Amino acid sequence: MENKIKAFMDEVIARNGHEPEFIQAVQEVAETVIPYIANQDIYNGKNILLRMVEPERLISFRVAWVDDDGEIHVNRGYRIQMNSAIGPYKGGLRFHPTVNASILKFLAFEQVFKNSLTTLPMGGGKGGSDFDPKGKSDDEVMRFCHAFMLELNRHIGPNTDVPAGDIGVGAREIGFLFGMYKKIRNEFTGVLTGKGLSWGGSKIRPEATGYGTVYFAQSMLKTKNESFDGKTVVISGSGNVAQFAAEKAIVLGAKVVTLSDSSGYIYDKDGINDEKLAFVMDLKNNRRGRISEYTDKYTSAEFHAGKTPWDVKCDIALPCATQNELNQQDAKNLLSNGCMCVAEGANMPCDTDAVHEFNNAKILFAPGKASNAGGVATSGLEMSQNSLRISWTREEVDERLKDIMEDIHDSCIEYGKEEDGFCNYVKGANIAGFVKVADAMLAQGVI
Ligand SMILES: NC(=O)C1=CN([C@@H]2O[C@H](COP(=O)(O)OP(=O)(O)OC[C@H]3O[C@@H](n4cnc5c(N)ncnc54)[C@H](OP(=O)(O)O)[C@@H]3O)[C@@H](O)[C@H]2O)C=CC1
Ligand SMILES: O=C(O)CCC(=O)C(=O)O
Repeated sequence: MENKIKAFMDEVIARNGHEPEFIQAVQEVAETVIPYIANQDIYNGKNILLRMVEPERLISFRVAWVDDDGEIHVNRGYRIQMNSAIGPYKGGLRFHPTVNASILKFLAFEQVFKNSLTTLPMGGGKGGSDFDPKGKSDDEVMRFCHAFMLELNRHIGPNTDVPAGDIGVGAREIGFLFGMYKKIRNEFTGVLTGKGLSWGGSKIRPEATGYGTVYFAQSMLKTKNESFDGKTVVISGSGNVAQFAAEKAIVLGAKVVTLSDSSGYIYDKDGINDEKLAFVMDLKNNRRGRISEYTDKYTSAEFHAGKTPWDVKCDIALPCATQNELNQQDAKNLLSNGCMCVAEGANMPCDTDAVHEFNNAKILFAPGKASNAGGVATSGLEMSQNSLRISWTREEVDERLKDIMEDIHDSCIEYGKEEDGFCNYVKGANIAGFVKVADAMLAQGVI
């Protein structure tokens, strides 16, 4: 089996050797899916996984825009249309200076499995740009988004490819992107998700990734007769996913003691309550400030510059910032401090060695493609509401989100439970996500 996995990875590396994040994501899937395929006659000789690692289409384009001083800038835009076997391409757009083809291909690849797990008919895609919205005026962000959509509009559509937000793309950016799409195409359709509530957005979509991550962790904890109540929770990030993971964890009775951004983390030993979280939401979503400002307002909290929060003692860890933000040493620190549950809110925040540490220690570990799938699932619900031209209540959407997260948990158990009763959620999520897409690809022939 080792040889089969190595031969497969050699071929992937030969083609994509300069793309470390993509190779990392493929390796994790190959380690669990190749042994599964080997025992399933229907996949024999079909080279399904090799077909799945090659994007159906990779679009790269120039985005030229003018800043407030009249200076012209050029960024690179992308859309990776990874797999459309089970539905239109679906996945977010990321605006961050680190964006490149490797990062977007890893995200698009993960998205294929994640979207399959949601039980909804969505293929996988991802896109974005190396544009940095930080420090830009609202007008500059608007001009960039309009320039970006000037090209992207030819490649997307409600039945073709439906982008959404990700790092650096929130409600403001989705508004500017939607406005330009509507103007160019002269149609009001569900071409993007994460829209404002008065123009086609779904209730709970902003909350869904964070809430879903906590719902998934709750299902894992239930298998051990545990819950969030009274637990200490460490969260990284302070953006969309982190904010709503914190909100739900607090509602469930947990004490959330950290949040972070790319400059460091804050530790509040008294716990972040509703009022403090409202301060963070205003700081990050409206004033676009730094997390260190939390300690100016709440002086008993500490700011640790340039550090991640993984040496803080906790029961539950929710990495909600970015890829590879938690390494093997961080995993060892969490384990030696008694952490019992890690659920990824971000995409691939734990590096390969950290994941192996958690699984070897047999704690509850959820990979992002399972635990953070609530965001895209609720985007799928937004698409349904747009098609039906109706709007569900907050309670209805939240119920559906809970049911979907429960279904994903059940699928992970089905494919990931080992003989000793331990559930390897990485294996479970990879195989369950693979089967649905692979079966659709088999049915559709070699295309
Ligand atoms: N939004 C969604 O619905 C979904 C998001 N995700 C994933 O969740 C993660 C967070 O996304 P989201 O909350 O939407 O994004 P936001 O842009 O709202 O927030 C990102 C947060 O992560 C921090 N961050 C970004 N890069 C780094 C870095 N290199 N080191 C440390 N901190 C960093 C940011 O800090 P700073 O402001 O300093 O950059 C910020 O606090 C991503 O991995 C994304 O792919 C997954 C599923 C759905
Ligand atoms: O809601 C969506 O379509 C995208 C969500 C996303 O980008 C993700 O799940 O990583």
